[in-house]
Amino acid sequence: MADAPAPARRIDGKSFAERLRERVASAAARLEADHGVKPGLAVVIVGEDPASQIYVRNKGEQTVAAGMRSDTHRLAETTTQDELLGLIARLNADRGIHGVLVQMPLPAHIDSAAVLDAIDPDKDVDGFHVVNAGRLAVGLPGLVPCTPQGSILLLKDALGDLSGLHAVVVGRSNIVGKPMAQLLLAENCTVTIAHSRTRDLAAVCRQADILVAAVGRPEMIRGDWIKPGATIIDVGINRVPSSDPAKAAEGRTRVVGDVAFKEAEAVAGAITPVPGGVGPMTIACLLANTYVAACRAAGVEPERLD
Ligand SMILES: NC(=O)C1=CN([C@@H]2O[C@H](COP(=O)(O)OP(=O)(O)OC[C@H]3O[C@@H](n4cnc5c(N)ncnc54)[C@H](OP(=O)(O)O)[C@@H]3O)[C@@H](O)[C@H]2O)C=CC1
Ligand SMILES: Nc1nc(=O)c2c([nH]1)NC[C@@H]1CN(c3ccc(C(=O)N[C@@H](CCC(=O)O)C(=O)O)cc3)C=[N+]21
Ligand SMILES: [Mg+2]
Repeated sequence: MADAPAPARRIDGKSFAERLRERVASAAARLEADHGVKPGLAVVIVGEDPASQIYVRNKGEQTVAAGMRSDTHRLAETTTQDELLGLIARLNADRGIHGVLVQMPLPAHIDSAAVLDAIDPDKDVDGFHVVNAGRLAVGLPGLVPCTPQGSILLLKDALGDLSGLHAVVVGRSNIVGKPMAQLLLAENCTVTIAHSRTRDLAAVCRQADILVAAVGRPEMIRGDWIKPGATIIDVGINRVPSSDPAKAAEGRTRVVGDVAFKEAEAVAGAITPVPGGVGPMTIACLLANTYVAACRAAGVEPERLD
């Protein structure tokens, strides 16, 4: 009888992100020592969403640990769009701030597109501004969205050259799916973008050498949707009730991805876990973008971080 294939290798985003943050920290220290510039990141959060509060706290702590300035602006849920635009204008004009991030989602009474449009594209460390989306699409240097950038770093570390591989991206949001597809294309992958209207999603996924799940539906992608040996990047961050019914009854939760991990692990060649996969890379790439933005503002060539 044939042996069952070995389980997939786990791609350790947490430790990769730690090493990337260390490289950012030493590059930032040299920028400050040689040019007197300390990179500064401003994070703006409107309202009290508990998950957002956790990410914002992690970002603030890791920014300071990388030797950068971190300013967090916590605004009330009732903040008006004009008040928020006023703060962005002040941050755009602040020479000590090189990166501005407005945590999404924003309350319903605020027009997110107008807010993103107001951020100086050269301080847009999320890479969400239309100018940065356009630069990415035409291959000009800009600021690249953090989650897709972190996912590419993990893929290149796992696979080396991505040329010619068939990548399937499930999800077409402006902040994850679309920029992920652009970056894979720039790495010479053959790219398929799938979404909620895709017919026979399982069959499309089965073609993937690289499968990127950015859907926001807990464990939607099953083991039998995966080509044996494929590399899986699970971007999903979904909070679900604890698997222990007693704890679930107390309202305890756990975080799962968009991929059914145990099933996928038995088929894939390599896979990112959730947590400990793409999430930590997002924050590390945010710090890298802040460093790059500070270098450009100072007219200094950024050091390579890879
Ligand atoms: N790890 C990290 O750092 C980050 C993680 N995330 C996580 O990534 C996930 C995706 O985020 P985001 O891109 O912002 O989400 P969005 O909700 O903006 O987009 C989800 C995409 O998935 C598609 N989709 C929804 N349901 C299905 C379905 N049944 N079959 C196929 N496609 C479907 C949607 O299609 P359509 O366009 O047709 O509606 C849409 O394109 C979330 O879990 C989020 O929490 C997000 C940012 C950072
Ligand atoms: N303007 C803006 N930019 C963002 O980049 C942005 C945003 N808004 N809104 C929310 C999403 C989500 N996001 C995450 C960042 C880090 C982790 C992360 O570090 N996750 C850890 C811990 C997960 C946990 O236990 O909660 C992990 O996956 O291991 C997750 C998710 C950034 N986002
Ligand atoms: Mg991002």
